[in-house]
Amino acid sequence: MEVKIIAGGSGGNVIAVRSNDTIIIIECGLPKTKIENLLIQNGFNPTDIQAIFITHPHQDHVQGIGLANKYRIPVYASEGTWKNEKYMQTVEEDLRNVATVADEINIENEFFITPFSTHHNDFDPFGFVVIGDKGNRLSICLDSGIVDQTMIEAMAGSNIFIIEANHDLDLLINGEYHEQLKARISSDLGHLSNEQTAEALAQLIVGKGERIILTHLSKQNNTPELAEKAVEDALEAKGFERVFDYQLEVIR
Ligand SMILES: O=c1ccn([C@@H]2O[C@H](COP(=O)(O)O)[C@@H](O)[C@H]2O)c(=O)[nH]1
Repeated sequence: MEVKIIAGGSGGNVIAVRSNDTIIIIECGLPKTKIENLLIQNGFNPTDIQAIFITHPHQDHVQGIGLANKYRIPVYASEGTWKNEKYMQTVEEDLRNVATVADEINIENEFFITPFSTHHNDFDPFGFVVIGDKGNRLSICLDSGIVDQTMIEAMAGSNIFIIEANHDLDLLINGEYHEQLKARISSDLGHLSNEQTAEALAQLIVGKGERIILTHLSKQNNTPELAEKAVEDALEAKGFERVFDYQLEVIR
């Protein structure tokens, strides 16, 4: 299973996953033409995309959803996400699929995708567990104010994790965002801090060489070094050493 973060962060999120000739996309958070160009540059032919999954309907996750109509790609999202008029309701009706946390969505017998509930400031946001070829299990957790035990249980056993590490709490608190925005970001319906992400990973990693990709880092309130250090420290406390026990990448 090939996993590629095409774009990450509050400027726009797009993740491409390939198993044999089947491609799925998680998020369409850039303008449509930009997504097409970046996919092609990264070796993903848009005509091979068999499904699009959307976590929640904020602009940086969905603004390029027009890709679905252009290539006739089915889109999967929660009932709450489909209520979004600006983006989601532009998807042609026959391409719309309402997903629930009980589902195991079969895409061409190559991918089996199960949504799980996250905590963000919109209706019914999702994360996804993607089971692909060769026993690969990918967990995707973006934009969530907390990681609760149900989320941990959903993601447990994965060998690849794409998880947001949005901010360093000190940088956020002492930074230049206005107080209301700081409160929203650090709330239970906001974004994950480095420490929250590290704590979650400390519960999830078992030292079998898992691949961790930290993403959705704030340009204002985080650095790759701070995010990596928080995760390394938490995993070291569990007795795990980077490279030997797990791999760690940061893609803003
Ligand atoms: O001026 C702004 C900047 C950011 N936001 C929202 O805050 C969070 C975190 O953003 P980062 O860029 O990762 O710091 C995200 O939801 C942004 O949309 C904002 O509302 N106004």
